[in-house]
Amino acid sequence: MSDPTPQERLEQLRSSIDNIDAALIHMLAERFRCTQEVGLLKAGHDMPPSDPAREARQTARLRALAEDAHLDPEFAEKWFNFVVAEVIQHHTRIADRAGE
Ligand SMILES: C=C(O[C@@H]1C=C(C(=O)O)C=C[C@H]1O)C(=O)O
Repeated sequence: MSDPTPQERLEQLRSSIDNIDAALIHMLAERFRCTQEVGLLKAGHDMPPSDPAREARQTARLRALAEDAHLDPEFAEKWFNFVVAEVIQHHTRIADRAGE
């Protein structure tokens, strides 16, 4: 078979990107389902919404994984911080509601 034209290759690559983006959305949804449950657990047992020590361990772990995977560790850390900021907002909201 002949090589794909640039347009065909672009379409092949975009099709893979579509699959990857869909997987990321599903994985994020699953992660937020877990963190919502963590938020309820914390609110019910007087635990603070954030855990900086856990975040530091996770940041180090993700940076190492990113390096192994040839992904920019700075980007991996930025992504993690972005997600955690949202999670902590959710936890704070859950705790406020539980305390009302
Ligand atoms: C989910 C938790 O709550 C917060 C959110 C984290 C995360 O999204 O990875 C990590 C630590 C906490 O600041 C947790 O304590 O495990």
